[in-house]
Amino acid sequence: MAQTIKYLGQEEAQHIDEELFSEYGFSVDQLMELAGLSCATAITRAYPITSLVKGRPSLLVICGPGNNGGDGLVCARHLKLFGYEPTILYPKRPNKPLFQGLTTQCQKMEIPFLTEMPEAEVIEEAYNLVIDAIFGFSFKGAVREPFDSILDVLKKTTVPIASVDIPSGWDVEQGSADGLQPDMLISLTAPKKSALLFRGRYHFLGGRFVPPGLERKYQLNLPQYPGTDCVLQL
Ligand SMILES: NC(=O)C1=CN([C@@H]2O[C@H](COP(=O)(O)OP(=O)(O)OC[C@H]3O[C@@H](n4cnc5c(N)ncnc54)[C@H](O)[C@@H]3O)[C@@H](O)[C@H]2O)[C@@H](O)CC1
Ligand SMILES: [K+]
Repeated sequence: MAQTIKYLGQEEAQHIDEELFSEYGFSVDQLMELAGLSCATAITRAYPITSLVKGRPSLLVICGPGNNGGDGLVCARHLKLFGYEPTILYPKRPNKPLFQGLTTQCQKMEIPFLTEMPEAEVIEEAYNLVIDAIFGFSFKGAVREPFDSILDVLKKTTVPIASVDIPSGWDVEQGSADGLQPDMLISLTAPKKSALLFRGRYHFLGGRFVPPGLERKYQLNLPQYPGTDCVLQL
């Protein structure tokens, strides 16, 4: 009998992350590229260009200050290559070569960057989908500015939201009753406990890079990805 997939606690997700780098020899950029590609691919499955209601295949990608934001930058770059028209909001940029490089790559891909968060009505008029790459599994405590105001605007919009790894602002394990209610969640490596409270239409798993020893150690019970696919709908 196939066992059910494991939903990870916050510390467990962080331990797996550390082990991928320390024991298994991966680099952050490598896994971020695969994570971001998974997100872009999952988005093409849930929201094919032909299904979008606006005249242009416009998307707003909001990137946070950590690696979840890095996944967002990679995702935006691939979505542009897939024919979408992403625009990025990246208000807190870490002073590290990895993020500077990802930002340059997006600029060279001719993806526009906004200087401030648009009003809810502007988002509704201009974009088909918002990609939430603000916070991932290291989020803790009350949301600090400028992300507090950004999340308030997102809660007001009716444009569908696709969240990368965790709906931003949700407690990684407990979720958030009055938080964002995304239409899509792309869980990376394995879902986190809060994903049990996800009520949107599309839940995908991405990040097809887990070595068998790590999967066994944490008893992840990951489902089989079909063929060569980098995503799987849960
Ligand atoms: N091991 C994995 O599975 C992989 C994880 N990746 C991504 O990395 C993410 C985790 O990245 P990080 O550990 O960098 O952390 P996050 O991106 O989750 O967030 C950390 C950042 O948010 C800030 N922050 C935390 N709580 C806050 C609050 N209450 N208010 C305002 N700011 C707050 C921190 O200061 C830090 O800058 C995952 O969720 C996933 O998206 C991928 O890039 C690669 C593979
Ligand atoms: K997120």
